[in-house]
Amino acid sequence: MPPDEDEELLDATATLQRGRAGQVRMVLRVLSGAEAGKAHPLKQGTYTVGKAPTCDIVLTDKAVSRQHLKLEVHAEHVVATDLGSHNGSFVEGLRFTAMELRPGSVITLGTTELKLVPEDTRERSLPLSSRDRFGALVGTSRKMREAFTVLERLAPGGADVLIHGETGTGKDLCAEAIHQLSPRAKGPFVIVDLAGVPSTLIESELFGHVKGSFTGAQGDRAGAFERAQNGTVFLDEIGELPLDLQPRLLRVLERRQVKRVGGNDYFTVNVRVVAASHVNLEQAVQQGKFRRDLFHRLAVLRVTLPALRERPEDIPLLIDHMLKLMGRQPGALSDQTRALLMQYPWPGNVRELRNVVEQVVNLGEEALPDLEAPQGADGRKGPDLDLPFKEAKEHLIEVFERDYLKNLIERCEGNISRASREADIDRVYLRKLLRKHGLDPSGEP
Ligand SMILES: Nc1ncnc2c1ncn2[C@@H]1O[C@H](COP(=O)(O)OP(=O)(O)OP(=O)(O)O)[C@@H](O)[C@H]1O
Repeated sequence: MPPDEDEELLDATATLQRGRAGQVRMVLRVLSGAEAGKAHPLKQGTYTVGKAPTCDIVLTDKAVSRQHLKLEVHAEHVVATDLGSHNGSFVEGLRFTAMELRPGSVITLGTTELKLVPEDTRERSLPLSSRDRFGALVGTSRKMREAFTVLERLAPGGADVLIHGETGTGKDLCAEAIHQLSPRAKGPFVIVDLAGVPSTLIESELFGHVKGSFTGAQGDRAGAFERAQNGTVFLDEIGELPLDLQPRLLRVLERRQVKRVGGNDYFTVNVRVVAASHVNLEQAVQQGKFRRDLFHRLAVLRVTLPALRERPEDIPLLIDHMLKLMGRQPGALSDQTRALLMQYPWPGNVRELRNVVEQVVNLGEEALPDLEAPQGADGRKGPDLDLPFKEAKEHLIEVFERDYLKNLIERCEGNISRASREADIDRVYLRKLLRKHGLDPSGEP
């Protein structure tokens, strides 16, 4: 398991505390070498890195000098200075004497790789967001509210973001929301779907080209990074980026400099990069399909959008949201249809749910496709088809009612009046239903 995923310990040893002011904003993670997995919190101030036990960050790596590197930690950046080391200090394969580092930079000293990351952004340690939407994404499940917490925190900043999620989980909507809720909202939002561009044209699409640089290049053209100046570039399906272009993207991420295909000059661009992938990029790295350094650089901030089968309690809210977008009332779908939609594991996620809801709303409930109800990932069974029809149907409705009410009451924090308004159910009837399922927050029998 890579150190990023590890239950890494924040190594807040006493040596790091002296003479440093303020909050920990960044962390230096050791990715490889004897100390792999350790994470050193950095406060504003100066740190030395090397083999000598007197260094603030000690690396027991034979190829590291006793006093190898100095790190000056500022509020938003870190300046790294090589202290005349024997084997040198490197970023992105280039040796440096002094260099300004951004979060995500990976420094190599001897055989040890160190990654600078913002303060702990692990989702599991974050509190749950109280919101039920983020941009155009909706959800009240614990998993979605965890994702919203991460998004609320990362959107206003400038760091690059990697979104992971199966197809149809809302990655596009998520990227757009990050842009809209950032100080770059007034700037352009440029989308490049790397799965949709022929591989021979990806380079020009991203970086632009000069006239005559290849057959068909009839004029100069700015690439996505240039077009997104002062805005955001969304690189969808980043796992499709050919290996030979990956170092070029890495350079843009590290230095914000772009050279058009066939051009000689580098342009400096001010862009935020949001990338998305439905494939597991860590696995792609292990299979040699994706560069490790690019992955680490992209994965500075990560957000995962959960599959719909992991959060069936979001289905009623999503259905209501979709009906609203289609200008329909919640009653446009019968309880029976809703119950069926709750049971299905949705391999195509929210997109597939939207398509089915659209189909049923436009063509009538007879048009409901044959949604088999295999056992869900959470172990919930579909309707028992061996029971008499009436009994099977009643059972299904019971399950739906319970799921719907549980979600409703959680969303409304136990407030019956609010729940009755939101669900458009009479208050007395709602209480009766809640009591029937043992969900009445007042606990009255
Ligand atoms: N949480 C959500 N709330 C509301 N609508 C959603 C949500 N997630 C997805 N959708 C709907 O599903 C559709 C597909 O979402 P989107 O295109 O963002 O998914 P994606 O993960 O980018 O898929 P792909 O990997 O296939 O590109 C959206 O148009 C939207 O209607």
